[in-house]
Amino acid sequence: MILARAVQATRRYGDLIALDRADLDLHAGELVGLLGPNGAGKSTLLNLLVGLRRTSSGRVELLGGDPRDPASRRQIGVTPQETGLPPTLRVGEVVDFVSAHYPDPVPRAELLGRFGIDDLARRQTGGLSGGQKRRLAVALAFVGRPRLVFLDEPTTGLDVTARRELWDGIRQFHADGGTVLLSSHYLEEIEALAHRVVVLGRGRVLADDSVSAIRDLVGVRRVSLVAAELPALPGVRGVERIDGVTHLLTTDADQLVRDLVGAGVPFSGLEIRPTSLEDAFLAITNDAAPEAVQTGPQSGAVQSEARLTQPADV
Ligand SMILES: Nc1ncnc2c1ncn2[C@@H]1O[C@H](COP(=O)(O)OP(=O)(O)OP(=O)(O)O)[C@@H](O)[C@H]1O
Repeated sequence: MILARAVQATRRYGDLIALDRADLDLHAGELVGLLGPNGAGKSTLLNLLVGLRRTSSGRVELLGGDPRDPASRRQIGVTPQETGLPPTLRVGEVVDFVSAHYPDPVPRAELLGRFGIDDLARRQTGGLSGGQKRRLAVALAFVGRPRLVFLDEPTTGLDVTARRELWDGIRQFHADGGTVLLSSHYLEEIEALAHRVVVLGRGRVLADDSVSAIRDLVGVRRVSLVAAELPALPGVRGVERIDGVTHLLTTDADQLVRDLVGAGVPFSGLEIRPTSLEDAFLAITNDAAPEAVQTGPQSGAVQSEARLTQPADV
């Protein structure tokens, strides 16, 4: 059963295309990570799905209806990227206030306990640390026993312990049958929580796959060198030649260098660049000129990805 869906969802802000024909199906019981660098369109997609923004073209569905319909929204929980909490209210009062909007809210102590903040119930929110506020904001998404929860970078600003406590709360909700879509910059976070990951870059869905498949893609290294001619080398997943420099994309740079030396190929200027998640996806997409991103076919990203999986043709 599909609980949330985007079909060719596009959102423009003036000339800027924040989201470019994004497709996404979120099934009941899934915990899906939305991953991408700054400005990739993660918040935009979440905001469309929860009815905070409208699509410029394409469509979104929430629980089979319009996300702007209050009946659909009552069944979801949301933690936006930034939350304002009334500074003079105590944590317990904020929970009670939000609880009052739902027919069968999670009891206050249970909710706060789940997210490791039960000792804060009597504190005014204005005096909480950034991390404590963040945990409260995330906990509030769960108060109405939602079917589906949307979390926009839930653990930003949290220390390691707080992050793990929050992950436990999210996992428990999922283990009880809840559905989650959460955005993150951190591959580690997605790996810890999600089985499926949707990668966004420059407004496009670049990949939608299992975490392990994406990890393989992210594990790509760029080995750059200057060489007149190169033999076919095992393990090379893509080749680019730019300004006389050959860039070999591989998941095992050490082996590739051993193979190069073993083949007796003369080369110079060897560089191996480890790619962070962000680098990897920027590298995949950076051939797309900005104007192509604004008007080009969505398959551009898929082509880039396919290029990485082509066998070496050197
Ligand atoms: N209200 C707005 N007005 C104008 N541009 C916007 C607005 N909201 C988002 N954008 C732009 O749309 C693009 C996508 O932004 P979005 O916030 O969805 O990215 P993101 O992936 O969530 O980024 P981050 O990881 O930095 O939060 C960005 O270029 C951003 O500047």
